[in-house]
Amino acid sequence: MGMVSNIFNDEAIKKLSGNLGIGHTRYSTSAASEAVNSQPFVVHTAHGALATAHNGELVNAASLRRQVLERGVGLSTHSDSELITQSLCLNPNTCERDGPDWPARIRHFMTEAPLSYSIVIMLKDKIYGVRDPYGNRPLCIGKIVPVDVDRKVKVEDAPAEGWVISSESCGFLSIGARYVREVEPGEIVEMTRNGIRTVDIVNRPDQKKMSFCIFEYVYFARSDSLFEGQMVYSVRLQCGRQLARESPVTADIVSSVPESGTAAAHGYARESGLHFAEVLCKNRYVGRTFIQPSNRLRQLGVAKKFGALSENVAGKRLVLIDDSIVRGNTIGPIIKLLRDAGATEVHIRIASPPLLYPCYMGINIPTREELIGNRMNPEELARHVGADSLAYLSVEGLEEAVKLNRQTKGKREQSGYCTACLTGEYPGGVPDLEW
Ligand SMILES: O=P(O)(O)OC[C@H]1O[C@H](OP(=O)(O)OP(=O)(O)O)[C@H](O)[C@@H]1O
Ligand SMILES: NC(=O)CC[C@H](N)C(=O)O
Ligand code: SF4
Ligand SMILES: [Mg+2]
Repeated sequence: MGMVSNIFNDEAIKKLSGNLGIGHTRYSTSAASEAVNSQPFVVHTAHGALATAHNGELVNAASLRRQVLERGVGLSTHSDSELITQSLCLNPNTCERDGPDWPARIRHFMTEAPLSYSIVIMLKDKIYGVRDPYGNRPLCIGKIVPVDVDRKVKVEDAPAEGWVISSESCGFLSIGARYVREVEPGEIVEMTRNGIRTVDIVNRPDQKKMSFCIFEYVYFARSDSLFEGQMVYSVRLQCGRQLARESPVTADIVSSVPESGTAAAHGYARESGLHFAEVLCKNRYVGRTFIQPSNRLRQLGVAKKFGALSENVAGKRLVLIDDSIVRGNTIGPIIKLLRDAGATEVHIRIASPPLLYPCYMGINIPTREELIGNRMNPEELARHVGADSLAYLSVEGLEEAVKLNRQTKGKREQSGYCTACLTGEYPGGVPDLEW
């Protein structure tokens, strides 16, 4: 439990040996935030050890759970990720001649459960990387190159000392790896000591469209990560520009709610010609508020997290940008802080549309009721949080910002996005949930 650095201290790292490994930082979506649900899940099968780590959430976890239990397998948690692990261990109905056919088992699992995941599966001597057929969760490949290779040498020309696969590319450079490409929707990639290869690509059912989570661009991903050939930061900047065009304000300065709101605030400032000034000092030892597992922890997080830079804000009419309003825990206390510090007007501009529908695919917003956008329209919300005005980016504006500079050339297919939490249009249809 806790931050990666709490767990992997020097001593713990020294104990790790071997030439392959997987890891997972868990943001709980389908079972409690407790150590028992932490990943990777490791099981010992008749064919040796198998470990899996999963980013996402299985939409049909309930029916899959029933299937696994009916086959006589006991489960020790309520995690959907344990379910993936056990599904892969089940002996298939088809005959396996020379030991287990892991790609066939993975393919079978993907057909039974097409949403939503990036998975890494580790065996004794190989790792499989799997992205769901809708491409809802991100997954990309990096190449570990010798430290003395010049940055100008193209990644395809540099020798490989190893390979990495990850939901986000932001960690690659810090371990001496270079970004290679995204894993395609439905692709199964195999990594061994001989290198990396595509084993198969599993199609989506009924010609459904690719549905990459648009909220990765809005909030989830770190801003130096790359998706679809563009940096997340640049998309957020573009969202801010679009927001300035859609909802201008007469004001003295533009500022942001750090961290994820900052790129959009710079975009808003550039487009509007208003001066950007920081007004909040963020406590660097407090992590992200939204991903805390309970509302109490989320609310406490906000109080601990920010202080006002009063000399920047006193006497100013302020446009304050955040990337999103979800449950509405963050913005109210911040407005109060800034008014106490002397702001004369506070206009809230949000660089995404209101979240109105639950997500069943990896973001922990399971009910409509908890989403403040369903309880208040922008005017009511402005009054509720003490803002002079409040406006959101439009869905079209967000989609335009995402599409403006993406590089989809040479890709198997054009991108498409999941916007279900904004529009109610779920990529696989409204899921048949039992929770
Ligand atoms: O309306 P709410 O339910 O309060 O959630 C929205 C807020 O939560 C997120 O910030 P968070 O502190 O999690 O992360 P950040 O530091 O990356 O912005 C997001 O950037 C908003 O600021
Ligand atoms: N965000 C995640 O990676 C969550 C994975 C999985 N659904 C869990 O709750 O453990
Ligand atoms: S519903 Fe929203 S958060 Fe969930 S996958 Fe779709 S875009 Fe992402
Ligand atoms: Mg934030």
